[in-house]
Amino acid sequence: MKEKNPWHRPVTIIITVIGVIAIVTLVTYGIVLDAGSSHTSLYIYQWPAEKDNNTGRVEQKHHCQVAGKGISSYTATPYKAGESLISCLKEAKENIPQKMHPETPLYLGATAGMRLLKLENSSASDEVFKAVEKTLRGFPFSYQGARLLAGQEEGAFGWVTVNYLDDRLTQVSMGGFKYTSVHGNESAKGALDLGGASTQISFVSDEYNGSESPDNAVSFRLYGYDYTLYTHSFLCYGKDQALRLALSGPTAIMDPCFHKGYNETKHYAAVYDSPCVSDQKPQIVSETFIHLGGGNFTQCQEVIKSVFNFTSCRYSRCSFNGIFQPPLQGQFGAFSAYFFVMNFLNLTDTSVPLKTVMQKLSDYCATPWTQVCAYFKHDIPLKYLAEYCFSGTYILTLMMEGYNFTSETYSSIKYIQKIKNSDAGWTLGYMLNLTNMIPAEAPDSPPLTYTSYVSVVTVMAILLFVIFILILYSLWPKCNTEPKII
Ligand SMILES: O=P(O)(O)OP(=O)(O)OP(=O)(O)OC[C@H]1O[C@@H](n2cnc3c(O)ncnc32)[C@H](O)[C@@H]1O
Ligand SMILES: [Ca+2]
Repeated sequence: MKEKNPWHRPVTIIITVIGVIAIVTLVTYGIVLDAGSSHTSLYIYQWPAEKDNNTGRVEQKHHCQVAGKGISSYTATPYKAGESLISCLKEAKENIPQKMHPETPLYLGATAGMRLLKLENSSASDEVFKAVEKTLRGFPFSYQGARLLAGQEEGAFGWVTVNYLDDRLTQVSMGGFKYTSVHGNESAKGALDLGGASTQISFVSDEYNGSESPDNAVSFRLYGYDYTLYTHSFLCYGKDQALRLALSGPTAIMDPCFHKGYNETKHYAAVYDSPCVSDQKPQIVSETFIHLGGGNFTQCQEVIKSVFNFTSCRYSRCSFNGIFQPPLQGQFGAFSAYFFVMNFLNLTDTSVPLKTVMQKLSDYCATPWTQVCAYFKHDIPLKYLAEYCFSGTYILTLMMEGYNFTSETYSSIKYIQKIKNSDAGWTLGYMLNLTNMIPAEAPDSPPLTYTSYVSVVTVMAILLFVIFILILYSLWPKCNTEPKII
């Protein structure tokens, strides 16, 4: 007779337990491509697969920056817009288990660069979208569409991302009691996004219910709470387009927003080849101009102020260009170029008085170009380096003059890049919305983070395993040590 392997049963049990862990820790993925005006980024998000109604905590798993410029720059060769995405999509294939590919949703959202291209040449924008779609469909993911985001969507989804990652949206309900005290308008954080071609401001205000200027209102119900968000996207006021606006003003011999000693010959097309400024193109024969730096912060502020129009407002109050804005309320998270620029300038600490911030920026602007170049040229692309004085001044002017922050409310702004390892931006909010990951009503329990979820499951599995072994041990045939009485 074949002898029974005494290890057979425990091995089966271990395999079963590991199998159970593997099944319950399954992860779901989602991919969003952010086709911005200056570049495209691919984000992979992950969340526990088991959660009811897909409401588990979403985290950013991977980020890939597409090489080259944004898709709107490929008008002459649209197929290259599609090709440019291939290497990041290949990275996505490597970062997501193969068997999950067919059920991984893949989205692409284009922002201000494509908005401008559509205004300028709508058939060219269609061609770019076609090329991009062809590439995306060639990958084994579940393609959900490539589309142009409206400015309101871009602003609102950025707000959702910031508040979701900051845990400001969830409403805890336990044993029938809902703990609402820290939720709602008082705790929501405003979102400030500065892109290359547009800029968004989004916040909730007790004084705004959407009746004045309804175009600026976005309403939603999240976790059992109603929000009416004020949001506005200023096309042409991202930092690249704002620089064109500033350069296209009354021709100055010295540009105060560039360092003294900066001296570059530039093509007029590099300034005027955009619908934001095309009507201001000067009637001159020459194709180039010399861009000279003057390095003067105060004068730079004046030039930048001239790109905002404060003369007319048909509402109770406005930010600029006749756009309604309710009174600012609460904390604000400022991301994308707000962070890149202020981080380089070492000015992200908003507890520093605004006067000091301005003085530091003024000192930086007054630093000669040769000195700035000698110090940073190995670490920072020259284009960015040349523009930090302009960009920093633009950021402060936009906030203080444009949005009406004051030296008192400046400290309510936090410059942020990431929250809990996920980038601040519209992509996460966009995916949460399209996958119905934020329920309208409050869940019964607060969602766990993926890490805590895995930890809980692992501890439970180990506990089960130990109990199982103990039971097994108690049932195992033992040698009877008692002397047998025959
Ligand atoms: O939202 P839109 O307007 O479509 O533009 P985008 O999505 O491409 O814009 P980003 O937030 O990626 O970047 C904003 C701007 O910051 C620039 N930028 C990126 N990294 C930077 C850095 O390290 N230092 C300075 N500027 C940077 C970039 O070229 C853009 O002009
Ligand atoms: Ca952007």
